[in-house]
Amino acid sequence: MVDVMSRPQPDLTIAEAPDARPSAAGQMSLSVFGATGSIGTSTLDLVDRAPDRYRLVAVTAQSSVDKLIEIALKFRPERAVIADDAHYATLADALAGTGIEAASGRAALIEAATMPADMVMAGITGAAGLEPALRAVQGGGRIGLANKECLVCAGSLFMAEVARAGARVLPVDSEHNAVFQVFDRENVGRIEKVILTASGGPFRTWTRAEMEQAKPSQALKHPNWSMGAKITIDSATLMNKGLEIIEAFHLFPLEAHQFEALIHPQSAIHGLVQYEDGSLLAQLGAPDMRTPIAHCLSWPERGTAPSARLDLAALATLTFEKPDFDRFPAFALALAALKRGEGAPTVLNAANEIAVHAFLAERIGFLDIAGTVEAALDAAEKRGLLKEPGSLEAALELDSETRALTRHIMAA
Ligand SMILES: NC(=O)C1=CN([C@@H]2O[C@H](COP(=O)(O)OP(=O)(O)OC[C@H]3O[C@@H](n4cnc5c(N)ncnc54)[C@H](OP(=O)(O)O)[C@@H]3O)[C@@H](O)[C@H]2O)C=CC1
Ligand SMILES: CC(=O)[C@@H](O)[C@H](O)COP(=O)(O)O
Ligand SMILES: [Mn+2]
Repeated sequence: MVDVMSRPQPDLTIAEAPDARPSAAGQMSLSVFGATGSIGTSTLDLVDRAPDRYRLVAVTAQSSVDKLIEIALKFRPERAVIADDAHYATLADALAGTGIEAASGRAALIEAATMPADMVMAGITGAAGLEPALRAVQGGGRIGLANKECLVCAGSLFMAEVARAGARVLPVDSEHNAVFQVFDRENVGRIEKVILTASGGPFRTWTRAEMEQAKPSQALKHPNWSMGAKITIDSATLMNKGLEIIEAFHLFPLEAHQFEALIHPQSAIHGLVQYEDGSLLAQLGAPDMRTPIAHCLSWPERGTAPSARLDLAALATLTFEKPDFDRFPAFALALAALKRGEGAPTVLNAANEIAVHAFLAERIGFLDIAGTVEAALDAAEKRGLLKEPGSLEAALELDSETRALTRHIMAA
């Protein structure tokens, strides 16, 4: 069972740790991990609109070398890192004579997270982002956390490190950023619950029989948000909302049962906090990640973002539904993993990453994603693998063992 008292109180680390403010010159030094992705692109769009405000330290990518070169030449960071070594020569040739360092490989990616920066945007997808994000945390500055899998894979130890290093985690994920904006830290004891909204994804109204036939191209059509492939599939299975409940549990000092999800197809309201006096505070905005990212980049002040303004009269109707656990079993699996605690969320996350990848490659069907994750959790439990990973090494080992186990399950 999850014991709220046995984990670090992240609220204190957000509210009371020493402030890591932008440098005195008024310029904020910023590293963008996952610079070529959806979060990276939105972040750099904001930088582009206020170039005097930012100084880029490191930008990173996995293998999109041409895009990384374009970013490096435009934003002139100190260093550009491509995780896949095969692209090093291309990167180094393009940056030769520019004064921008080129680096490659996993070790270089992690090392770049130790470069001093006022803020590090953690925009890598999946558990691959855990180690760089953790290294950034250890620097004691601000972390804009988009990479929710970090917290699902190793939330307790991640937040313990945040507290130890005096770092600040600013939640970028739209729902968590919304909750962060309306979460009254002075009155945590008066909070009844936190509600994360979910669009319901492209299959919100589909039957299970229809979902069984769903193709990646259909699952990749998110009704409201434009995002990377992995999170878009997670939205379609509702695993995204399950991962987000686990993420919220680590970010906000409430008990597991105080986090709920509500289907809200318009994605206008992103998160709500309900108080004991009956007040329900919400944050609304158009579905554009530049709003939560701008909030994090400027916090505790207010920045600007070019996101469309919500026209409530044009929207006219906001609707809500309860999540359907039968049609979206991935959501139930994530809640069960949070309740089970210890290594279960780590296993859930790793198995899901492998299953989503297999679905995108058309090796398994849409409903097999949740089926595979469930089988991996069962197998891990039987093998006694669900122990709390007490260190980064233990979390990475459990992540890796689960990936092997999941591949084995899918091959059987
Ligand atoms: N997109 C969104 O609107 C939102 C995203 N998030 C979260 O933010 C994170 C990023 O999502 P998103 O931007 O959509 O993802 P994308 O797939 O668009 O981008 C992922 C980025 O991470 C890099 N990357 C991928 N794998 C690795 C790896 N193994 N090592 C190093 N770098 C890697 C990619 O490089 P390359 O281009 O070379 O592959 C790319 O720069 C996810 O955790 C997601 O859940 C949360 C809320 C909203
Ligand atoms: C933009 C963002 O934060 C995503 O996590 C988004 O919420 C996904 O959409 P769903 O609500 O469909 O999961
Ligand atoms: Mn989200």
